[in-house]
Amino acid sequence: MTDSITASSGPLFRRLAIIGPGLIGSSILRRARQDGTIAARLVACDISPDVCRRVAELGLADEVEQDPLRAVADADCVILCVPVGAIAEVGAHVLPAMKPGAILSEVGSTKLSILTALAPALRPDVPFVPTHPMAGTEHSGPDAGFATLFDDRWCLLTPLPETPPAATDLIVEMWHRMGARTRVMDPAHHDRVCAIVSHLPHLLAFTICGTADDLADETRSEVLDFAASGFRDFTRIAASDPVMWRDIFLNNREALLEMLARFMEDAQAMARAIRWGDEEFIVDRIERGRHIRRSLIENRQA
Ligand SMILES: NC(=O)c1ccc[n+]([C@@H]2O[C@H](COP(=O)([O-])OP(=O)(O)OC[C@H]3O[C@@H](n4cnc5c(N)ncnc54)[C@H](O)[C@@H]3O)[C@@H](O)[C@H]2O)c1
Ligand SMILES: O=C(O)C(=O)C[C@]1(C(=O)O)C=C[C@@H](O)C=C1
Repeated sequence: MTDSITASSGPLFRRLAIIGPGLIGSSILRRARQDGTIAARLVACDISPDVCRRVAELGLADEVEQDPLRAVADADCVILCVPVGAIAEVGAHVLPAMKPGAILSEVGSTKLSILTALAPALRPDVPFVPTHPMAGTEHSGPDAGFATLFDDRWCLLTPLPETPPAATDLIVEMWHRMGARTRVMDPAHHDRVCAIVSHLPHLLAFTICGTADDLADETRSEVLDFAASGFRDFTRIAASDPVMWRDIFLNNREALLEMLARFMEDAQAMARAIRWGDEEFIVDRIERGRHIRRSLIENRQA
């Protein structure tokens, strides 16, 4: 399948429909528009009339539809780019309107709960290929997207055992044309990996900002005025969209709570080392952090 994709010079899809053209969906549209080999025709659909209007103003799609059933009707690929908590509902709504052989995909930040919720609505003649581009910013909405968002980033794919390999290959090829690297993995593994590398860091950022803010209130002091770059790095992450992160936390509950428990044990160990002046332990932990940062920079991931 991959060979035949490479050999053909035409676009991968005749009609690609993006449901939810916010940060991620509008970045897909922008890249597809720029690239020219991903889709011949781009369709965008959003529940919000303001978003639809803005997508039309920005010229991000050939057609902007508010009715999802019309948006997907003749599409050969539909990508759900809505918040995690809405993916299964929107998927179940549009699936009956999709044409046989078209591919359904999504970009949600969690996988297991979406699969469970969507499973009863899946159709054997509409392959389902869940994906998760490991790229983003703290901004949302159609103005926040950009065509290079996925360059050199990972996109994780969690196809079902029954997903035809040809459908997965097509979506893999689409992400390569988006500039991303791809990895296929099991959905449970995906959720554990993302709990530690993405969901827990966001939880910590939201929490530390709240703690600092409470302290400022309690002492009526200007702690936040003196925030230098260390704290500022946390505030960038903490500026992320509340609906998106509420949905992620609640949909990856088990894995996130497991990683949080491990983190709290490790933080306790650090507290103990500080209390007892265990220099070796403290230095060892800091060196591990430095090492991770350096290897990310070497691999051009930071
Ligand atoms: N932001 C990131 O860093 C990032 C990275 C990778 C994956 N994701 C995932 O991608 C998805 C979209 O995230 P985003 O950051 O682009 O969000 P966003 O808020 O920028 O865009 C989401 C869009 O979906 C629309 N929407 C909501 N409910 C809808 C519905 N029922 N029908 C149609 N449209 C609906 C909203 O109006 C909005 O325009 C989420 O599932 C998120 O977990 C986000
Ligand atoms: O860079 C950021 O601001 C992000 O939050 C992007 C980020 C991440 O945690 O890395 C956030 C959620 C997604 O599911 C994938 C990527």
